[in-house]
Amino acid sequence: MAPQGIPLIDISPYLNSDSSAEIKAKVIDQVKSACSTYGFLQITGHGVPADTQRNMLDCCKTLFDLPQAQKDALSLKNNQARRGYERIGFYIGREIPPESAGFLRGPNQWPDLPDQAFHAPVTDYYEHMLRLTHHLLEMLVLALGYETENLTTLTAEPVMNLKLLHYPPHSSKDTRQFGAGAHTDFGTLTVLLQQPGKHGLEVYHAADDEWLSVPAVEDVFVVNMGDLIQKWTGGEYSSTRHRVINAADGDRYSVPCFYQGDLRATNPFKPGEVDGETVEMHIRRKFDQSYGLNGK
Ligand SMILES: O=C(O)CCC(=O)C(=O)O
Ligand SMILES: [Fe+2]
Repeated sequence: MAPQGIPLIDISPYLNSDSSAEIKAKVIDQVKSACSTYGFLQITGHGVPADTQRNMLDCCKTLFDLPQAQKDALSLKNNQARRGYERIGFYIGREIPPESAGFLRGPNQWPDLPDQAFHAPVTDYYEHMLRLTHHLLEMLVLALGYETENLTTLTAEPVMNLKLLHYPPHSSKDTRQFGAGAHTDFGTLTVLLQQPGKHGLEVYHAADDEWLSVPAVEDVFVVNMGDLIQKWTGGEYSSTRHRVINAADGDRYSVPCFYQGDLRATNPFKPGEVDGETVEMHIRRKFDQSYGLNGK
């Protein structure tokens, strides 16, 4: 049977407080099925304004257009919380003052640009991602029969990072033009914004031994499960391999948002488990295995 492609789900009936429990349950069921079968879904009706999305992508161009020396000066190597520039992208997380910094927590490195050209739109986008990821997590927890209260610790002071990505044009000698090699995302959940029309993302569907293309469509976010949620759900939700083949003409910008969650949290799908591996332990283990290789 030919693969049908990654399901496209309108989540607005879930977000709408006037919706009946029945209508919400239908959306939750669709989400559950996509996460089990593919580990990926595409969403519309997510409530993130079109302007917020466009401005975020404009910020990518603004940032990567800066002179190389200016970007190098913002290297994430200078930053304890791994925020800032490296060859494959630019990381921005929750702004935490230096005196409260810790593992993956601390100040960002902001480029020297007017507030409206970068900091303000990125912060706006970040806040929208926080709301959206929390709604998605609710659906994922409800879908497996748990209460949303289980998310209280995970969502308290979540680690969540935006990675601004720039794939240069094919004419460039830079090897990044070829995209991103096959990988799984190691955190909890990823919400991906792609520049409309700049296709290239492919998802491996083991059942058919096939790579499914996921188009880059305006106002559609791609959501995927990370290794942590796969582990937490005993594989019920799968963290699926994906890759990017930069098929687009010219530059391609995209912004994955990696939600890890509060570092102190344990498995929200196993509320009774008190001494399980925390989010921090999981991330440290993944870093030890792959630090510097895929840079996440
Ligand atoms: O650029 C994309 O569309 C996806 C990037 C990705 O999968 C990642 O950075 O983990
Ligand atoms: Fe990824």
